[in-house]
Amino acid sequence: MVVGVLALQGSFNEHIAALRRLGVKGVEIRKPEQLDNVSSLIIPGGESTTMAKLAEFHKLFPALREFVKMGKPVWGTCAGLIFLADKAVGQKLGGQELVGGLDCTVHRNFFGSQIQSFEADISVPELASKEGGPETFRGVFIRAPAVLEVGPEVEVLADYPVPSNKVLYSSSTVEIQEENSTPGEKVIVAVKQGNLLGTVFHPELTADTRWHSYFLKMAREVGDGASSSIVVVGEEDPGLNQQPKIDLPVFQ
Ligand SMILES: NC(=O)CC[C@H](N)C(=O)O
Repeated sequence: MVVGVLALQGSFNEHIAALRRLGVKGVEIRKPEQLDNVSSLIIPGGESTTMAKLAEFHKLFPALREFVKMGKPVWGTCAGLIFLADKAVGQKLGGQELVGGLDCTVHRNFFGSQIQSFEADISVPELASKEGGPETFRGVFIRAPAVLEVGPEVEVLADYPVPSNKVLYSSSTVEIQEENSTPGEKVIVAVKQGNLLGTVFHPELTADTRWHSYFLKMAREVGDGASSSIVVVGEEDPGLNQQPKIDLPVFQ
């Protein structure tokens, strides 16, 4: 068995490359039946509405929901996190289908449009305590969502100060209001609930593989016969993922 990476759209190649740097094989998932061959899944960033349309076209939603329900580890990055959320606000007219399972509300484009994308060092105490290394992680925020509210089962792994003049969420209504944020206010940018992991930023676009190894540990803990569920590259069926993958532009 191997780690599946949903490969409908977005940064799936970069995730596969990051897994490869850790000696683990990532397998592209495009069809429901392919989920039977993996025991954990990464849903990459990209554009969640487009990804949802493609997932619907390929009839993936029931299989993805079942995968989550079975307690198999799933990590959503950015659009992938939106997919996993129980509720999303700031969606395009008509909304979009979600996989759900992660008890939280996300705002789809909380940090603004493409040109408002940014990088910032975020404090990651839980990651550093499990994976070592610096107390901060270089967050690449691309049209990034934010987690606005979480349920009681959700562990907050990282948060980030709300930039001033940002769109804030009013929890009393389900409306979005334009207002100045209170200084010191923060939004959540990384969460864990059981075997579900979510990050609003893109660890696969950095050279720091700690989030990937953190997720692999979650996958190993769940996997029956642990080590057999994660295949080290080189020991794998040569038929899978033959095409050469270019190693991404990595930001140090
Ligand atoms: N980089 C990303 O995945 C951006 C996600 C985007 N905000 C969306 O709605 O899908």
